[in-house]
Amino acid sequence: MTSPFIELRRQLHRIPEPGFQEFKTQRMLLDYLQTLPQERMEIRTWRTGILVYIKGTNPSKRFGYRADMDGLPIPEETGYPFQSEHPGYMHACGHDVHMSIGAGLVTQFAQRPMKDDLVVVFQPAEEGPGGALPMLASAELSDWMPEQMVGLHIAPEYPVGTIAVRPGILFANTSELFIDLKGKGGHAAYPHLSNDMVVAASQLVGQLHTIVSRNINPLDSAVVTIGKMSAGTKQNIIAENARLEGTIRTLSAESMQLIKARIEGIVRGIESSYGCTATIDWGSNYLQVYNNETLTLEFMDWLQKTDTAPQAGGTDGSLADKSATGTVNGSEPAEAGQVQADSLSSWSEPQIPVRLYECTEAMTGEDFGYFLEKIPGFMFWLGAETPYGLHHARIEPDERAIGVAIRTVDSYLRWKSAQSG
Ligand SMILES: CC(=O)N[C@@H](CCC[C@H](N)C(=O)O)C(=O)O
Repeated sequence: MTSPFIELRRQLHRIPEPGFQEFKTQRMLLDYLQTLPQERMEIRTWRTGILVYIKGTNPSKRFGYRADMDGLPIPEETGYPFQSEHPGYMHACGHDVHMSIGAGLVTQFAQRPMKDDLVVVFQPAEEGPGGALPMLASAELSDWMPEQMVGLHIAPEYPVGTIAVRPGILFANTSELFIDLKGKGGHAAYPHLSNDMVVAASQLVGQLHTIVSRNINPLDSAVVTIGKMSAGTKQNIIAENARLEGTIRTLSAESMQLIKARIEGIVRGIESSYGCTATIDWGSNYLQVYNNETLTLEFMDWLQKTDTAPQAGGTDGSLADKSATGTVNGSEPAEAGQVQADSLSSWSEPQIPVRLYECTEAMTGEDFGYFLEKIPGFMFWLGAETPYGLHHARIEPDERAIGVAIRTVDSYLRWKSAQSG
């Protein structure tokens, strides 16, 4: 029997929608939530997002879990029988998986509430322009604000069962980048009478890629990517306009400031050397995802201690013995065993051992960082082993990760709630 949450994931996968246009997605989730026991549940919507409050049996604390909802403008090539029904759009960053995990957690706690309260947040527009910040400022969330937040993101590079996390910075600061160039169009046969923005844009791309290699300390990390470049209208017309769309990633505010200053200087140089005009739009920017050190180390320690499998190598089981550090594609995650068997689910899914892996920072962005700026908590990578990575048209996350995540977060929150006195 397929897990109900794998089935839900597949239905959500069919209807990927852009940020703040997740109308069908919101409807599908609300329809599902209505099938659950309602006595302890209260539901609010905020734009295309959903907030679900589940009352505890004797609450003294309020926990929160967040799932993002939006899809990406990528024509799907998975060949899934349940592939996207929205041409040019797909769930290529695992948000369908994140939402089904969120629905699974609502189900678990609606059916068997813990002592404390839980707010499950289905947040729109993570891929842009960013739903976290306005949602945090919303009236709908204000009186439901959690005291601790948990989030996760699928990780195609890790085996299923891997929980990869670190205290401190997990994801980078981000800024979008949009540059428009304007020259003078004309006939392809008379370039001397025009000002060709294909050439200016091509030079600009090359110069932008000197910033990280020449201006950033080699011991620091930063990324400048131009993901989309458009110019011109036809092969025998000189392009009057060009547009570059990209993104910047840094591990510090100082590096972000430096990179933006260098981009400004290079763009002004292109203006003067090509006699064109240029505008820069920095778009939306996300705060780094900064995992609360105390809570994260406690989570990592808990994950170790819930192991029921025999400890590898007879170590004392301390974190240092079993956590592995290394690059994202580095050594195998430390073998840690299995999270407490989940008596809650009636699924036929096999119990998959959970392995803790202490990872390095990643240059991905996540507006979950704004949740963690206000509310202590953490985000972790969820192993979903798939040959194709995030934002690829053929990404197929391993669906067994859904059950692993529901069991792990369910068990962790119940444990944490029992600690809250
Ligand atoms: C996990 C992930 O892929 N997040 C996105 C966040 C996008 C932020 C913003 N729209 C930008 O492009 O900078 C990522 O691209 O890392």
